[in-house]
Amino acid sequence: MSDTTALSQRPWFGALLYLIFGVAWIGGSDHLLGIVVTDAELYSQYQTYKGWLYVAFTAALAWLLLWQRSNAEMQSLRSRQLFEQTFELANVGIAHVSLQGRWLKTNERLQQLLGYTQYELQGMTFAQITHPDDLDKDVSQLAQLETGVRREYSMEKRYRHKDGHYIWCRLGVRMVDAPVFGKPFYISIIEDIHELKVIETELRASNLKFQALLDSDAAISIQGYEADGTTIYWNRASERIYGYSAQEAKGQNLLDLIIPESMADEVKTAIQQMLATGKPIPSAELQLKRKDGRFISVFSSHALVRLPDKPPQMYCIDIDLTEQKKHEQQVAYLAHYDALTNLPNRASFVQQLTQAIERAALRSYLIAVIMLDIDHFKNINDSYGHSIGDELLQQITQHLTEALQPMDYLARLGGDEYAVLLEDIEQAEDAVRLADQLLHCINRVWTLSNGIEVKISAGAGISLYPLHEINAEALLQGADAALYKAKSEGRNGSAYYSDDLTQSARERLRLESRLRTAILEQQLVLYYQPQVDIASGQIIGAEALIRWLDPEDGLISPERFIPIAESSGLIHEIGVWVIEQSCRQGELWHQQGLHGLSIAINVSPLQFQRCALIQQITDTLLSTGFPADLLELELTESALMTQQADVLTMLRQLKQLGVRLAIDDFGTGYSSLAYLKLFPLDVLKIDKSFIDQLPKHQQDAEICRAIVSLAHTLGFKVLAEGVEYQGQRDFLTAIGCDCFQGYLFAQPLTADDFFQLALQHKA
Ligand SMILES: Nc1nc2c(ncn2[C@@H]2O[C@H](COP(=O)(O)O[C@H]3[C@@H](O)[C@H](n4cnc5c(=O)[nH]c(N)nc54)O[C@@H]3COP(=O)(O)O)[C@@H](O)[C@H]2O)c(=O)[nH]1
Repeated sequence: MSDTTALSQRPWFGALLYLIFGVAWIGGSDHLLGIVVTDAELYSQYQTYKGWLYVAFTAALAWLLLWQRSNAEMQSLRSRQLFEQTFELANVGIAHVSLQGRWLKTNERLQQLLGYTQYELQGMTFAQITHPDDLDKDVSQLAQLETGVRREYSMEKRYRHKDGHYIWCRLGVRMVDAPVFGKPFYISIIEDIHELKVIETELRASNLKFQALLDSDAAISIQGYEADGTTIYWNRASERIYGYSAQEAKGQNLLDLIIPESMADEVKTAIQQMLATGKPIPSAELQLKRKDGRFISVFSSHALVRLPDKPPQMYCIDIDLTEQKKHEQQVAYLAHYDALTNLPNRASFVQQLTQAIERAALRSYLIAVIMLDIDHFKNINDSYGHSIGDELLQQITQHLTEALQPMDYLARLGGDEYAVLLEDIEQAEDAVRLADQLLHCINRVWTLSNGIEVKISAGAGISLYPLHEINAEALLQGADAALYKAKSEGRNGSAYYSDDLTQSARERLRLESRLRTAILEQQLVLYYQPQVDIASGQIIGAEALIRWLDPEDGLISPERFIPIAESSGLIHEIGVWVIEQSCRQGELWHQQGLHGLSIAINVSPLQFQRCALIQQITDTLLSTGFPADLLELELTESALMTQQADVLTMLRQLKQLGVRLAIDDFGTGYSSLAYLKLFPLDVLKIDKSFIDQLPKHQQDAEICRAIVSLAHTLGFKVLAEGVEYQGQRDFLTAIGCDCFQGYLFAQPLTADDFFQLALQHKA
C-alpha cells in the first residue's frame, strides 16, 4: 500500500517501470518464444496468445493501479472530511498559526470565542489580541518551540474579544514541521476557561476575604481538628490567645494543647458524641490552657464539617473573654469601690457594717461608725478646680489609711465624706479617741503638687452599735446626725449620736490626759489595807491599793481611773510602778521590824497579756530584796480565763519564782471549778458581795461555807474581803475561813499609818 501510494505519488516512476517492463516483455518474450517455438504457425499463434496475456496483465495492472488510486483518494477525502469535521465541530478553538504569529486557519469555535470571522482573523496576529500582561510569556515560549528547545507548551492567557472584553483561555501550542502551508506552522488549541477562571478568582477572593476575616479579629480563635483531635488549622488569633504558633500547634492533639487535664475526659466524650450524632457540642464559657500554663476564659462554639470523600473535621471558635472579664471586674470594682481613692464606697461600707453587726450580735461587743466630713470642701473645688480637689482627697485618703489599723474599715461615702468602721471596741470613748486622731490628721495645711497650700478642717460624728442603733443604715444616719450636730455647734471636733455619751466620753478622755500627767507628776500613791488572821487577829499582810491624789479634785478612786488606765494602755506603766513600790515598801517594813508581812498586789488582766510581767517581777524582787514568797499577786477570774495556755505558763513561771497567787473577787466571775484544779493557786478571796449580808443571808452563808470547804480540799487558804461587822467575822471564823480584810479591822491606810497599826498589833 505504501508502495502503491509511493507510485501514485510519483506517476513518472510508474510510467518508467511500465516502459521498462513493456520493452523487456516484448523483446524478451519474442526472443524466448523464437527459441522455444520453431514452428512459424505455432509461433504466430503463441504470439497472439502472448499479446492477449500482455493485454490482460496490463489491464489487471491498470485496474489495480486505478483501484488503488481511487481507494487512496476516497480515503484522503474521508480523512480530510473527518479532519474538517473534527476541526470545525471541536468544542475547543483550534487554529493554525504561522511562525510569525498570523492566524492561518481557525475553527468556528475559536471564531465564536473571539468574535471574529475567519477572514478577519487571517488578517491579524495572535499578539494583537493577547492581553499585554500575558504576551511576553506567550512569545517567549513560542520562541522556545521555534528553536527546538521544547516541542509544545501550554499556558493560561487572556484574548481580547472583538467587543473589547478579555476572555480567559487555556492555550496549548505545538509546532508542526510538515509544511502544509509551505512552511512549518503552529497548531494552537484554545480552550475557553473564562467561567472557571472567574469562579476561581472569586473563590480565591472569597478565600482571601474569609482568611482576612478569620485573622482580622484578634479575639476570635478558630482551630480545626481531625476527628482524633489532631490540629489542622490554627488562625492568627489562636496564636495570640493560646501562645502556640500555627507551626507548633499543627499536628499536635487538641487535648495536649489547650485542654486542662481536669477537662480531658469530658472533652473526649463530647467529641465522640458530636461525631456519632452530628450535633455540635453546646457553646459554653470555658477555662482553657495557654502554652505558658496560664488559664484563659473563652466562649467556645463548635462545628462539625463533613467534606465529600473526607473524614469529618471539627472546628472550634473561641472568643477571648479576657477583656470582657476585665471589664466585668472593673464594673464590679466600680460598684463597690470609689475610683478616685480606691476606697470602698457607701454600698460596700453598708455591707461590711451589716456583717460586722451580725458578728457583734453573736459575740456581744461594741461597734462604732465614725463619719468624717471636710469643712467647706466646695470652696477648694471652686477656687482651685476639681483636679486640685481630687488630689487633696487622695492625699487625705492616704493619711487616713496610715492612721488606721489594718482591721479598721475606711470608706469614701461620696464627695468629701468618709466613714470608718471600728469593730470590737472596748468602750465608747475609744471611738472618740480615734475620731479625734483622724481629725487631727486632717486639720492641717496640705501642700499640693502645684505648690498650692490649703488649710482644711473637718468634723466627725459617731454612732455606736448597740447603744445607739442596731442596723447599718440607722447607724450611718446616726453618725451623720452627730456630724451635723458637731459642725452646727462649731465644735471643730467629734460628737456622739447621743449627747450623754459625748459628755462621758469627753470626760473620760480628759481624765486619761490628766492621768498621764499624774503619773509624770507622781500623784499616784499606794494605800495598804491590813489582812488579818481570823483566829489570832494578827496582821499577816497588806493589800496594796492605789490612790490618785489629784491637786484639784483630791482623792480619785481607782474604780474611776483603773478602767481608763486599762483602755489607754497606761495600766502597764502603772502596774510596774505598783509592783516596785509595794516590794520596796514591804522590804522597808521588814527592815523596820515587821517580819514576814506579805504584800498582795492587784494585777490587771491586761498586764497578764504581756510576757514582760515575769521579767519585771523578777527584776523587782532582785532589786528590792523583797522575798518572793511574801509577794502575792491577786488575779481576777477573767484574767485566768483568757488565753488559758499562756496564762498557765506564766502562772507556773511565777510559782517557780516563789510568788504566791490569789484569786480576787472569787464567785463573781466564771467560777469554773476546773481552773481551780488547773492553776497553781494559793489563796481564794471571797468577794465582798457574798460577805455583805452574812450571816443572815442563807444562800450567801452557804456559798461562803462551800467556798471555804472547796478551797481547803484543794489546799488553798481563804480570805474574806469587805468584812465590816463582828457578826460577819464570827460567822467566817465558825466556817473555818483563814483570814479577812475590811473596815472592821481597818480601811486602806497610808504606808506610815499601816506601819503604826502593825507595830501596835505586834506589841
Ligand atoms: N490593777 C489594779 N487595781 C487596783 C489597784 N488598786 C486598787 N485596785 C482595784 O481598784 C478597785 C477599787 O479599789 P479600792 O477603791 O481601793 O477598793 C478596795 C478597798 O478599799 C475596798 N474595801 C476593802 N475593805 C472594804 C470594806 O470593808 N468595805 C468596803 N465598802 N470596801 C472595802 O475593796 C477594794 C479591794 O478590792 P479587791 O482588790 O477586790 O480586794 C478594786 O477592784 C481594786 O482591785 C492596783 O494597784 N492595781
